[in-house]
Amino acid sequence: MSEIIDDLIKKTGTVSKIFMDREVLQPDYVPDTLPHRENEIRRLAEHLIVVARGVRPSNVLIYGLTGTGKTAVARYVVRKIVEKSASLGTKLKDAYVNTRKVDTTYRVIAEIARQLGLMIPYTGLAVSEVYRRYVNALENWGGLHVVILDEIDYYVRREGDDLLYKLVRINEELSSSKVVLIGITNDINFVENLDPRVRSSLGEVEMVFPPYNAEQLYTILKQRAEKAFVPGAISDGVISFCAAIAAREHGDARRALDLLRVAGEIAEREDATEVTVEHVRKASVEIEEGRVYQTVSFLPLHQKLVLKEILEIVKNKGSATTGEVYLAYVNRARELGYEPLTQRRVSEIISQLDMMGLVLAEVVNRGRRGVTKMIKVKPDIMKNIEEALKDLG
Ligand SMILES: Nc1ncnc2c1ncn2[C@@H]1O[C@H](COP(=O)(O)OP(=O)(O)OP(=O)(O)O)[C@@H](O)[C@H]1O
Repeated sequence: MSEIIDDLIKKTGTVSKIFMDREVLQPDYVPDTLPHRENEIRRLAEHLIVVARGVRPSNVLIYGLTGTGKTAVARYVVRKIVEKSASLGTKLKDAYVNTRKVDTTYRVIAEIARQLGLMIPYTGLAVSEVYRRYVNALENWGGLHVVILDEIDYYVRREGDDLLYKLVRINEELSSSKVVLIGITNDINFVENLDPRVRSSLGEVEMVFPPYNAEQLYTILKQRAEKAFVPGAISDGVISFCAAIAAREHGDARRALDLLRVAGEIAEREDATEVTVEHVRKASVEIEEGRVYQTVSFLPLHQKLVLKEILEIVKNKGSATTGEVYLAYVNRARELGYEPLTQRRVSEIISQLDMMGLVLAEVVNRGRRGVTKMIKVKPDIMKNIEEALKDLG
């Protein structure tokens, strides 16, 4: 093992030929400036600035597609205002919770309370008790708590909107302190489905973030690349190639940054001194493979079973119909000792797998025999799907 490491160090050196500071390309890095979000920053700041004087503004709901800078802008503006309020002597604190990662109601409310300074055990209390302690602590403190709840659509789908309902009404229980909520979501439909009272209170102010175009992504990448790469290790042409690929796939800055980072890592692995367009192409394939693997690994059991049967049939005869998939799925589920889902549910699962880009389901009319779906799997992702389904046997 140590020879392998020695050999690698000898080959690549301890100083990277490609990266000067790779942290700058990590997803949680927050840059000092956020180009092309000046309007959104100004609007949010203008709305929130009253908190620096201790006045509670209305709650805000931010939505827009993934990687459009929602989290970065919200955290940036709140951080700046908290810094400002310290010099003005206003009592202001903030909390940030990604409710996709911090997943249960207990953990979300405990995390908010902890960021106010409370000690909350990781388990063992009732949710209502944690909530009560949070309210008491707020009351004793007498300030403004700005709470950013990120990816709330994931949370609400899993846990319902009880906690949001409580939080949007929390100010009715408080006299000396106030809470301001900033909710963030990728899913516009989710907003439509919220309890109307939660929606009207959380979305007192709504902001929509548009996707970036190729030119905007270029500026964002260029700004990061200047800090991240050794001078001369990446050209403007390669950066604009990354921007063009990411813009084609709905203008997601996270995806564009990932592409740049992974391209740099591939160049480094190949012991190159410069990142090329070819490295970006390879990075794009590597990221897609990783995405497929991750998506499949996290599917619930029955979705995995359905996907497995689709794969088997497609491998044998090129495509599968809904009926064939259902029969094969029922047999497999019974064989493994599970109660099979209904045909309707399996059809829904097939549509979901299609939406996730794991299968291609095309409706075909078979004349008197009615319509069915012709399901295929893109050959370049088959191997990854199979790999991720290995635990099914
Ligand atoms: N205008 C910008 N300038 C510089 N970096 C940006 C900009 N917009 C986004 N980014 C970067 O892109 C990445 C994704 O941004 P962010 O997390 O804010 O997106 P998001 O809209 O919240 O996405 P999601 O909904 O998937 O969380 C982050 O690394 C962020 O720093």
